Amino acid sequence: MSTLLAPIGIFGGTFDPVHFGHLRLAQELLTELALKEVRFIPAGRPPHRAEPAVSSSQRLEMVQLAIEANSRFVLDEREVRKDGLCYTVDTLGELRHEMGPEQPLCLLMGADQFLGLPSWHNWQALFALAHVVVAHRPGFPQISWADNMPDALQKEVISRQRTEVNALYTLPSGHIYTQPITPLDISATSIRNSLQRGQSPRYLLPDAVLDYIQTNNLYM
Ligand SMILES: Nc1ncnc2c1ncn2[C@@H]1O[C@H](COP(=O)(O)OP(=O)(O)OP(=O)(O)O)[C@@H](O)[C@H]1O
Ligand SMILES: O=C(O)c1ccc[n+]([C@@H]2O[C@H](COP(=O)([O-])O)[C@@H](O)[C@H]2O)c1
Repeated sequence: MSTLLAPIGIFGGTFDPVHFGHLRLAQELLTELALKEVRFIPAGRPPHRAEPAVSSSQRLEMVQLAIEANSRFVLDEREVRKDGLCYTVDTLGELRHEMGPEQPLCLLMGADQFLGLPSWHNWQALFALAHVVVAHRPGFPQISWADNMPDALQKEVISRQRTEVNALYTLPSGHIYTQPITPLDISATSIRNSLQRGQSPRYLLPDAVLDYIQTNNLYM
């Protein structure tokens, strides 16, 4: 009898800057899904949004500071090291190649990202490479009752959604799973705006990240 492999969480983001909304999402999915690890992949030049406010190496350093105390959080620098736009389908293709066909991979994201999935490059190919795990996010509908979901996405949800966490262990990819998490109404945008107004975002992100922002005069 073969032993089931614990899934690996893949968590991409602009992280401009990383905050407790990201860290709680990663921690709660790590625990609830019993993931082997969560791999943080800061985006170099992310598609579908304006150029980030600070450089990719600075965003990478902030993620490093935020996760270094957690041995199950791993920093993956591959997208930051690439020139040009990075598409998630390409990153997942590389990870699948490195980890082999049996290893379950879970692409982690908030509900806001999930609702925009049909605008991603080659999005339907994502399901051949990984499961998609969606965490609730304040201000965005839960996918089970998202009336405004694009038709193509609703179709994927109907055929792929599973409510048993075991489904993420029995196949290496292809399911959609939703997880409620502690609702934290924190965004990188609101942190950048506070800093620009001269207000402190303390307690919305790790002190080490705030110290880094202040030492390097970022977002001012
Ligand atoms: N407070 C939060 N709760 C749940 N998910 C979140 C939260 N903040 C970010 N995420 C998720 O983390 C991932 C990376 O998000 P991102 O780096 O764009 O952060 P953000 O706060 O949404 O940034 P911005 O305000 O600049 O758009 C996305 O999948 C997003 O849905
Ligand atoms: O591959 C795509 O087309 C694509 C389009 C939009 C977003 N993404 C990825 O989704 C992750 C979160 O994006 P963001 O903009 O919320 O930081 C990040 O890893 C992006 O590279 C990927």
